[in-house]
Amino acid sequence: MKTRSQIKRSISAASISELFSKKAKVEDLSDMESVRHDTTPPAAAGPSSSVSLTPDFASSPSSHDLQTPNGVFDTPEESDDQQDEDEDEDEDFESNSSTDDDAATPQDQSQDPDNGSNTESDDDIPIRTVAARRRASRPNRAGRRERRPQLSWNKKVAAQLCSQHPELETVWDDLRTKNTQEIVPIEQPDYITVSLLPFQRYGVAWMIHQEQNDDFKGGILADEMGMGKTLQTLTLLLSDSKKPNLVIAPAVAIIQWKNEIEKFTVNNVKINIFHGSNRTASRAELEGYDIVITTYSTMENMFRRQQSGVKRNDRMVKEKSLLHTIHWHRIILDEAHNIKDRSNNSARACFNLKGNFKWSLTGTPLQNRVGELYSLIRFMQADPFAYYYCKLCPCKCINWSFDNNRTCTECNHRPMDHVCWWNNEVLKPIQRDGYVGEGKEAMDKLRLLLDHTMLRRTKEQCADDLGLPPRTVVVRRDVFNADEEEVYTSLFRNTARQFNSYMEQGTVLNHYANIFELLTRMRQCADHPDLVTKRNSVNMQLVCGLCNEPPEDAIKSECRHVFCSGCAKQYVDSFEAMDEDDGSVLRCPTCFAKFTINLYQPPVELDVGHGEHKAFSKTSIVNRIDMTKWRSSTKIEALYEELSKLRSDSRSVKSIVFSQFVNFLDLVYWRLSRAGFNCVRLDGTMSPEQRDAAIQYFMTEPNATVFLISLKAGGVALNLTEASRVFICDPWWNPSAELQAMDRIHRLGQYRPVRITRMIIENSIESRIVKLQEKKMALVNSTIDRDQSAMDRLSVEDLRFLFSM
Ligand SMILES: Nc1ncnc2c1ncn2[C@@H]1O[C@H](COP(=O)(O)OP(=O)(O)OP(=O)(O)O)[C@@H](O)[C@H]1O
Repeated sequence: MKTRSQIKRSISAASISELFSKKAKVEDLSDMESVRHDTTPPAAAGPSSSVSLTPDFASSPSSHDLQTPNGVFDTPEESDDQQDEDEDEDEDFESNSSTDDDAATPQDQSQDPDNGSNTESDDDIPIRTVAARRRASRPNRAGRRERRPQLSWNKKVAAQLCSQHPELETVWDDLRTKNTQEIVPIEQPDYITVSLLPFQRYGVAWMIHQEQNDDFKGGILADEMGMGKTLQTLTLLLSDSKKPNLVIAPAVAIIQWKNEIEKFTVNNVKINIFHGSNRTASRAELEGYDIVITTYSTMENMFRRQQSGVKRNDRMVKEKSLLHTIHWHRIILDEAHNIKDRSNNSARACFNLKGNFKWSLTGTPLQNRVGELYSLIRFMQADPFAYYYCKLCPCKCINWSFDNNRTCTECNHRPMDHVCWWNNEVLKPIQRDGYVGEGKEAMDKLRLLLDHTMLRRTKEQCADDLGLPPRTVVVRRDVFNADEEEVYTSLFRNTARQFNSYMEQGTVLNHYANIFELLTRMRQCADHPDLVTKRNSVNMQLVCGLCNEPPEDAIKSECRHVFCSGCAKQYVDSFEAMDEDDGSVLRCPTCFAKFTINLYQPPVELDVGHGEHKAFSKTSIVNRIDMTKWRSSTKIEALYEELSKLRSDSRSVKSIVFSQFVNFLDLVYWRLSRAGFNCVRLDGTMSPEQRDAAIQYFMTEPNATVFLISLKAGGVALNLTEASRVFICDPWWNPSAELQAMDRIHRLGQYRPVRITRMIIENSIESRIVKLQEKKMALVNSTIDRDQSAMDRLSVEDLRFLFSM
C-alpha cells in the first residue's frame, strides 16, 4: 500500500487528463433517464495550441517534505540529545558548506533513466549531508532556529548544471519570449479528395510550422478521439514529396491507415504494409515507398533481434533491424500512448528510430501521470528537455549510457552526476510539491513546453466545425434470476471465505494468482454462469491461463503458458500496485512457477481450428457444451430485449456490443443469430486482415446490425460510425477503457444521436466494480492525490471491498 505521503506527492493524472479533456460524464441512470451532453462550443473556444493546465490543487500539500532513502517521508527535526552528539561532527562539515537541502533528496539526482525511480541505496548518501541536516534543525546559541534562505534540491542541481552548461540558464525565458508567429490555416490542398474542416486546416498549418521552426522537429497532435488526426497527418505527409515516411500503429489500425490513404488521396501514393511474414527484406525497396505502415510489435520485435539477438543453432545471432537502419523523413506514432512507459521495449525501440521529423498522435496524451509525457518529449528528442547533463563536465547525452563500471561512456563520471533535465525541472518538483511553490512553477514550465510542442482541441471546442450529434450514456441494471443467483452466491461465498482466510494469514500476495482468477470468475458469472461452471473440458494449451478464454493477441510466459496480452498486463500491473514489499513473487496462474513474461512480445499464433459449430473455434464454449440444452442468462436476455426494441423501432439502426470475454460474445452470437440478427464479430484471436474484413462487412452491409467486439482488441483506434448504439456488457476496472470504446462511434462521420448503455447485474460483483469506480473517481477528484494510476489497478483495500460479505 502506498503511504499517505507517497500518495500526496503524486501529481494528478486525473487532473491533467481533465485539463486536457472535458469528457462527457457517465451518469448513473438507474431509472433509465437519459442525459444529453451538449456539444455546443463555449463562446471563446476555438483552435488553440494552448492547453489549460489549471488543476484544482486547493488541498495540495504545502510542506516540502523530505524524502528519506527508503522513500518514507520525514522532517529534519531531531531530538536535542542527538543534536549534541553530532555537534563535533557538524563543525567538521561547516567547511563543506553543505546545507540541509543537500540531505533532502540526494538520491533524486541519480535517477534510473528507464523508470524514473531512484536507484541509489542508503549507503550512497554522504554522511556529511546527514549531519548538515541535523545542524539545520538545531536551535542556534540565541535559542532560535537558524533560518537561512534555502535552495531546494532541484534548484541546486539546476545551478550545478548551468555552471557546466551555460546554455541551460535561459531555456525557459527563451521559450517564454519566443516570438509565436501567427499560424494561418492552409488552403484546401488539391491532393486531398475530401474538404478539410477549418480546425484541420489549422492543424496541418501548425504541423508545418513546427517542422519549419528549428526548436522542435515535430510534436504531439492530441485532438480528442475521432476528430481526424489521421487525415491531418496524411495531408502533412503529402505536403512535400519527401520520402520514405514511417507510420507505426496498433495492429487493428494499420488497414484503416491504408484505407484512408486510398480514399482521401488523388495521387498514386506508394504505400507498403510492413507486417507479417511476407514483408520485404530489401532496404532499397522500402526506401522507394512514400509511406511504410507497420505495427508497434513488428518494430519492437525487429529492434529486440538487433539488440539482444535471436537464437539460431544454440547461438544468439544479432540481426540488423531494417526499420532502424533507414533514415526516415517523418516518423508517425499513431496511438502514441503505447509508449507512455519510457522503459518498455516499444518505447525504447521508438526512441532509436532515425528521422528528420517525429510526430505523436494520441487522443489521450496523458493517462496516468505527468511522467508519461516524457516519452513523447523523448521521442521527438526535444533539446534540452529530453537530455541528460553531467554536473561535473560539459557531457550531454540523449541516451543513458554507462559501462559495466557504472561510469558514463562519454565522460567517465558516475550515474549520479548525470541529471535528466526534464526530471529535475518538471517531474520531481511536481511529484514533490503538487501544485504549490516549486510544483506550480514546474507545472507552468510544463504548460509552456506543451504550448510549443502539442496541439490539442476538444470536440466541444470544435463543435461548430464537427457538427457532432449529442451523446447519451445510461446504465441498465438487472438482477439475477433465482438459478443464477444460487450459482453466483455459492461462488461468491466460497471465494470470499478463501480471500478472508488469505487476509487473516497475511498471504494475499502469495495467492494473488488465485484471487485474480476468482475475481475473473465472478465477473464471468455475472455475464453467464456457464462461463464458470463449464470450464472443465478446456484444453489448457489453447486458452488464456487467466480468463480461460481463447487467448486474444496471445503471448507466452517463460514457463510456456499462454495468456491474452491484455489479461497478462492487468495481472502484472495489479500485483505491482500492491506495493507490499514482503518478498512475494508473482506466480504463473497455471503452474505456479515464478511468472516471467515479455508483455510486448509479438502475438503467438495458435491453431485453434474449428469445432462442430464451424463459426466458432474449437475452444469456444459453444463447441464444448451441449447447445441443445443451453439456457440463456439475464444479461443476454437484457441485451436481446434492448436490441429487439431497437429493431422494432427501426431495422437500420446498428449497434456495437463490447465484452471482455470472447466466450460470452460467442454465447451472445449464438443467441442473437437464432433470433434473426445478422451479427459480426471482432476479437484478438483474429488476424489484422480478418479484423478488417469484419469491419468492412459491418460498415457496408445494411443487414449486419450487431457488431460483437472484444474490448481488449477493438476498444481503440476503430471508426465505427455506421453504428449509433453501444452496449458495454461488463464494467472494466478502468473507466477510460470504456470511454475509449464509446468514442468508436461518437466521431466524425456520425450524424445520428449516439446512445451508450452500460449493462450491470445489480446483485453481483459488477455493481461493486461500478461503486469502486465511483469511489476511486471521488477520491481522485476530491483529494490532493489526484493520481489516476489507481484507476487501472487494484489495491488490497479494493479487494477487501470486492470480497466483503
Ligand atoms: N474532413 C473530413 N471529412 C470527412 N471525414 C473525415 C474528415 N476528417 C476525418 N474524417 C473521418 O473521421 C473519422 C475519424 O478520423 P480519425 O480516425 O482520423 O480520428 P482520430 O482523431 O485519429 O481518432 P482516434 O484517436 O480514435 O484514432 C474517420 O472515418 C475519417 O475518415
